[in-house]
Amino acid sequence: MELQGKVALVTGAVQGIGKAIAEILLKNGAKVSLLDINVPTGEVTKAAFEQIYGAENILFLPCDVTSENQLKDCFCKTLEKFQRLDIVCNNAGISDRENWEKCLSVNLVSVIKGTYLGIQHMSKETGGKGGVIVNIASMAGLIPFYLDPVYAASKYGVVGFTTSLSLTCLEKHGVRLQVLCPGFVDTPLLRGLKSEKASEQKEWFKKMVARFGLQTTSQIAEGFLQLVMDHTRNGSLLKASETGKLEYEDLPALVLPENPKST
Ligand SMILES: NC(=O)C1=CN([C@@H]2O[C@H](COP(=O)(O)OP(=O)(O)OC[C@H]3O[C@@H](n4cnc5c(N)ncnc54)[C@H](O)[C@@H]3O)[C@@H](O)[C@H]2O)C=CC1
Ligand SMILES: CCCCCC(=O)/C=C/[C@H]1[C@H](O)CC(=O)[C@@H]1CCCCCCC(=O)O
Repeated sequence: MELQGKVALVTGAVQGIGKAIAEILLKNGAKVSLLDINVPTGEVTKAAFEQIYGAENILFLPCDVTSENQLKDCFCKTLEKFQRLDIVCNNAGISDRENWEKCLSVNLVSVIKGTYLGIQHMSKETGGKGGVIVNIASMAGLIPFYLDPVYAASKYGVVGFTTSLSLTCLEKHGVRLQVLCPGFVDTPLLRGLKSEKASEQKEWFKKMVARFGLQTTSQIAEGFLQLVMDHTRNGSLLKASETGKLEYEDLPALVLPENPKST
């Protein structure tokens, strides 16, 4: 997919992985809607991006992705400003062990809603041009993660939902669905985890990082770009590998009944 002139919507876009994804899209000529609940940081990121990439290419929309109305409204505002939509990245995510239902709501339910909204607005069946949706899961969606089992459940959910829906979505709507599973990524939140946690957790963390490496947000953004650009790929899962780099995971053979029902 050539990115020049394309329009993307990214959730959780004002810091960390989402910000790096938004920036790689802008660098490659796309226009980007940045959705985030953090308004002060959003204003700072928006201003910094505008200086480099031009105000006409950027929209910052304050949004709590757990509010269906706010999320719907952001898709509409993106289309109003840019007149098209080609790429959606459902990236916003949290870990909240005390309020675990919120973790499921942000990390899984909102990703599902963002995916359905993306399909609705890009579907060739309803006059759209098709497009691509990349959902950000985690290695915690592929292997057990003892620090936060509900976080892991939410990410297993994202992997299962995205890969399952990808089996029918491209043919019916012209929309490719992809999933990206970073390992540990050097973001401010993760630095907090490294410095504040008990030594037992630090030891575990060190072992995991030794095994899966510590990725940078730019590496994750490069992986995201591959998933967007490569037309031949649909339902792909790109994950952190033991080399610290990203690699594709081959899923078991995907078998459909003769007339699969879709979304
Ligand atoms: N940092 C890491 O090591 C890894 C992160 N991930 C996933 O990558 C994604 C991004 O994570 P990071 O960049 O590390 O986190 P981060 O905390 O730096 O960024 C997340 C962004 O999402 C926003 N956000 C949170 N709740 C929201 C809500 N209800 N509505 C709208 N925006 C909301 C935050 O304000 C923030 O800007 C998450 O889905 C996370 O689970 C996956 C694997 C590893
Ligand atoms: C092998 C599993 C790799 C998991 C990597 C991952 O998804 C990390 C995500 C962090 C992200 O930066 C934001 C977070 O909050 C995630 C870390 C969650 C750690 C749980 C800490 C629980 C606690 O002690 O409070």
